Amino acid sequence: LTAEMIQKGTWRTQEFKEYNFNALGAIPSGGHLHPLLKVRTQFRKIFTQMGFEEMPTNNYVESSFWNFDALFQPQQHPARDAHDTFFLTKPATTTTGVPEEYLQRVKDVHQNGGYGSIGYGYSWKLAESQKNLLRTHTTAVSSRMLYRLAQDGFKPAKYFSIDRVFRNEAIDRTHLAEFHQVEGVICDRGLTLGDLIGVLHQFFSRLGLPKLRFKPAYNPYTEPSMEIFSYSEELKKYMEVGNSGMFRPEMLRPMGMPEDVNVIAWGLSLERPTMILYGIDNIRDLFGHKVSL
Ligand SMILES: COC[C@@H]1[C@H](c2ccc(C#Cc3ccccc3)cc2)[C@@H]2CN(C(=O)Nc3ccc(OC4CC4)cc3)C[C@@H](O)[C@@H](O)CN12
Repeated sequence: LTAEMIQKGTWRTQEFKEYNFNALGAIPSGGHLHPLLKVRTQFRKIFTQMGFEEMPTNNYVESSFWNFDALFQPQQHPARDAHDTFFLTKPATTTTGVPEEYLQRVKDVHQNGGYGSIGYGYSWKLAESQKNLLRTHTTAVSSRMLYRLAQDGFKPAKYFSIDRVFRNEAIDRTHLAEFHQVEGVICDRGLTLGDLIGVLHQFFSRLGLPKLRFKPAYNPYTEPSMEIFSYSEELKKYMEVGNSGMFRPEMLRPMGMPEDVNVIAWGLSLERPTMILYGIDNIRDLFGHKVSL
């Protein structure tokens, strides 16, 4: 029986079988949790079990100050160019609401150094730090949290974040202009590189990656920095699983963090582990315009 039959009245001359009221309807296919969200839950469980508190990452828009300047990333650094970063046009700038004396210490450490650093020797511009952007890393949230910790009177803290970050970069099969960054941060007196290596072993072995190797690396905001590699049994080779380091004094001291307090941190993405754990080889099957979270 079709709508056309009813409209044209042709149903009058048709033969129909008895309606079977006991027939069962088609079973609707149930929904599925998105793989990224399932792996995010896995990471949340690991961090929570390790005593970490989740940071508030619900602001995709960030000021250049917290995304770069507070992290001692110089204003002429290539990562700050529009070809790497999405800057907003409306509103293009924000008055960051950062206390004047902190702004002055950041300006001073960029220009003249301090705390054992010679600085960058350029003329730091307030206007540059006030440009709005889509955060390029959740380390921008870590810097806000560490500033608040230093100002409220330091106490040991363990924070984590898992949220979207945006890079104005060429996209390909495994890279999009945005991805989810996973970051862990530990702040305490007298932390060393050994503590960082130890906590990375703890974290990655809970991901099923007990064999780690480290390679010296560079980040503007951490010294020393290490790339993290783990041996993959199925790929029979070491693969890069993240980056890490100790936040520099040029970042922590202007915040008001006590001399003997160190901060160790590490980062990885959510997409890469998800693609490996779920055997997805094209990131667009996972995340992007075709698939919405
Ligand atoms: C621009 O893209 C950067 C992204 C992303 C990344 C890299 C570094 C950080 C960082 C940091 C950081 C450093 C110091 C202090 C604070 C944060 C965050 C994300 C991944 C980091 N990577 C990455 O996630 N790889 C990875 C992680 C886990 C994993 O587990 C599976 C269960 C088996 C497998 C793979 C490494 C590469 O994928 C790399 O090519 C891509 N990287």
